[in-house]
Amino acid sequence: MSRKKTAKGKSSNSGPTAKGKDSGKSGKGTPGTEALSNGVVHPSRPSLSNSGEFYDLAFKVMLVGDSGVGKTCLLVRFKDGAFLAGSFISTVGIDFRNKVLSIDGVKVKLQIWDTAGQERFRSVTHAYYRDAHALLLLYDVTNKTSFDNIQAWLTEIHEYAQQDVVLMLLGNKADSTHQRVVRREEGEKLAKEFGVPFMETSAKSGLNVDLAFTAAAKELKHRSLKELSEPKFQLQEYVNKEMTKATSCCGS
Ligand SMILES: Nc1nc2c(ncn2[C@@H]2O[C@H](COP(=O)(O)OP(=O)(O)OP(=O)(O)O)[C@@H](O)[C@H]2O)c(=O)[nH]1
Ligand SMILES: [Mg+2]
Repeated sequence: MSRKKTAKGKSSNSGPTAKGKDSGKSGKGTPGTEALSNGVVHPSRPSLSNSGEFYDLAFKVMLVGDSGVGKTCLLVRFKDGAFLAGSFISTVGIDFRNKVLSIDGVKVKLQIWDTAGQERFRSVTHAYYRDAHALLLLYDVTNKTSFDNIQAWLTEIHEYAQQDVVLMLLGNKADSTHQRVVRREEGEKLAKEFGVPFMETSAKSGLNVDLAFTAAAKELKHRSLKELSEPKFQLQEYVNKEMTKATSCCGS
C-alpha cells in the first residue's frame, strides 16, 4: 500500500461498502450501492469483491488517532501479516484496504480507512467520519501526549461520526515494554469512563490485531442481521475473553 496519498475529496456514499477496490485513495474508493444502509448486502445473494472474494455484508472501519500511533502499521499487520519497520512515513490524506472475514459463517467485508493523524489533514478526515460504521481510536503506550489527546479525539468523534458508530479504544505498541509510559490500567480506566471497549495491541508483534478488527466485525454483523433471537453480542466481554494481555513491566 502506498503510504503517500493525497486526499482528493469527500466520499460520496453514505451507506456501507459493496464492490470496492482492494486499496485506493480518498474520494475514489466509493463503491457501488448494492448494500443497504444498515450494512446488509443480502445474505442469500453474496456479492463479489474486486479481489474475487464473495461477501455477504460490508462495512467501513476507520482508524483514527494522533500521528505516529501506528494506524498504518496496524492495518498492514491485519491485511498482510507484516510489520512496517524502519523509518516512519506519515500518511498523507486518507487511504483504504479491504479484507473479507468469515464471522460465524457470514462473509463480512471490511473496508478499512487509514487516516492521517497530522493536524493539517483533520478537515479531510472529518468528511469521512459520517460514513464509518466502526472507529478504531488508537493511542501509543509509549507516547503520553497521544493518550492525553484521546479525550479530544472522542469529542471530535462525537461531533462528526454517526451516533451509533461502533467505537473501540486501542493502546498500540504494547510490545515496547521499556518505552511504555501509559499503563494498561490507565487505558482501561479511560475507556471505562467513556464506556468504550478497550484493548492493547501491537502492530509489531501482532498482539490482538486480528481481535480488534474481528470484534468490530462481529458487533456490526450482529447489529446488521438484527440477531434478536440471540443474546445481545457483548463486545467488551468478547474482547476480554479473547484478549491476550501484554506484559507491561514499567508504569508511568
Ligand atoms: N514498537 C512498535 N512500533 C510501532 C508499532 N506500530 C507502529 N510502530 C512504529 O511507529 C511509527 C509510526 O507508525 P505508523 O503506522 O506509520 O503511524 P500512523 O499512526 O499511521 O501515523 P500517521 O500516518 O502520521 O497518522 C513507525 O515507525 C512504526 O514502525 C508497534 O506496534 N510497535
Ligand atoms: Mg499512517
